[in-house]
Amino acid sequence: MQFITLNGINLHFQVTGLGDGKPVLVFINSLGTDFRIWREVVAELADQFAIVTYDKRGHGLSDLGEPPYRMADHASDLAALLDHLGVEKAIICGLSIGGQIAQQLYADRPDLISALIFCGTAARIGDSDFWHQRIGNIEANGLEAVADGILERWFTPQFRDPANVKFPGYRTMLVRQPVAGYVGSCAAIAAFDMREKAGQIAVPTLCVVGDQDGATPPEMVKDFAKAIPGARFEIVAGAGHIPCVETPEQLSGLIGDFTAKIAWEQ
Ligand SMILES: O=C(O)CC1=CCC(=O)O1
Repeated sequence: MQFITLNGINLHFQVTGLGDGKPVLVFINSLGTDFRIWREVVAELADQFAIVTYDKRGHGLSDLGEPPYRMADHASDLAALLDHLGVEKAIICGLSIGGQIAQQLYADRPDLISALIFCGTAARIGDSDFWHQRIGNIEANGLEAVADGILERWFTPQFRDPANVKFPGYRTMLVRQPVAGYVGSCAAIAAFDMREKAGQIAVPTLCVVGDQDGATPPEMVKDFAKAIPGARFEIVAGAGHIPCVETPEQLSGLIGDFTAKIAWEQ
């Protein structure tokens, strides 16, 4: 477990295998989660990659900074972390808002990126009204009030079975995020629209989505993939919005297969 202050924010991060000469893979977490969502994927891929995970500002053990955030704030934190670690190029994998942070990083610091993996994300998710309603509701009533609806989009009914001990654990992860950090990131999503720029992505790209994703449904992610030249599109069976938790072996397999073709370029 490591911490570093960058951009005036104390960031919580973890690295494995850096300096071993392996290609670097970076994971960016989604709204209302911290980097532990990648734990099983990291375990699957640690032999092949040096891996960086971190808690974006306002989430997990990273500082709040000054919400509301812009997507550029999130991307700047990641760029500063990679610069600090001496990572010159990496495969960037982002889930949901994490995928939007990856898009912003590609716009701002393309030198850092050799390939992109977009998981349950798009150039635009919802509209401004949708996000500002969510912000108002959470500011008034807290994350507890919206948690069950969010979890229905995150996970399949099978995962939400009361007998599955992981489910209440991830519910706890969601409701313990700081409200100001959560809604600060909602504001970044509300303002984010890269639809005009998706066609300019010029690195190998994989778009992947759970077949039961209730937040960014397969059709939305497929349309995003179509807008990116040469992007590969894959659907993971048996997963909602967070395949890294629900189907880590499948997701890791897709990442391994995709990166096998491009890792040598780094
Ligand atoms: O929380 C949700 O509803 C799903 C989601 C949208 C953006 C993100 O990062 O997660």
